[in-house]
Amino acid sequence: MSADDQKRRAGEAAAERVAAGMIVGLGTGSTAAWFVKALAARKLPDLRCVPTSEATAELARELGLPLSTLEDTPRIDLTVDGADEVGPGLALIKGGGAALLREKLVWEASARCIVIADAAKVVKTLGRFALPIEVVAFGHKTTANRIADVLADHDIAMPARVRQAERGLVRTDGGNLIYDAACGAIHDPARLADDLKLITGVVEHGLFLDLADEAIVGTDDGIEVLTP
Ligand SMILES: O=C(CO)[C@H](O)[C@H](O)COP(=O)(O)O
Repeated sequence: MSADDQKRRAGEAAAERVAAGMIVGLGTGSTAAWFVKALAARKLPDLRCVPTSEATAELARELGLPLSTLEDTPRIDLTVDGADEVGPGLALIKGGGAALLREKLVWEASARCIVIADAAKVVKTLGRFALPIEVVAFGHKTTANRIADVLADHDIAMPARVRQAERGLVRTDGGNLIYDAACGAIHDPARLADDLKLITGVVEHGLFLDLADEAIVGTDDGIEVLTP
């Protein structure tokens, strides 16, 4: 079974957790897209959906899901989103799709958060996937130097690299840049999260700690449900 089939299974199982009338946060990425499609197919009445990116908003609109914003619906019942890594205690790395800031805002406004993933995303130690860090464009090279200092303090020798696309630097929906930090292994995610947040110019990082209530992992046999 392919990773995409596993993502579909996880997304479809998560869509079953949604009830009529809920305010639902819609994640970003290929796994979250399976959730959005499965949710739309259920045609539940009176949903309001808060997308975490322009890409997800477009997909949800095409599928006829009623959209709202965090401004209009600041309290969300349930958010379902993908992840790049799912570690012990459901500590996550997110932001591979460059939507980490909006994602974290929506997750933190949610009464419940479910992360959905294929089996390969589950790891014993976070850090194999490069950690995305969202940085304001103004003075970003200076900010990158300060990020490198913090990483070195965490025994991570490799400086973070700015994310490039074919036509230049990747810009987030908010117009910021993404730096990816190839950490290898993150031994103290909470301390790294705190240290990165203290850097002026860092808008947000992709460590999602103590936010996921449940993980639904698609496997070759079905799904596996993990709790923190
Ligand atoms: O955090 C994210 C976007 O910012 C995604 O949820 C994450 O990158 C996983 O993506 P995919 O489901 O395509 O593997």
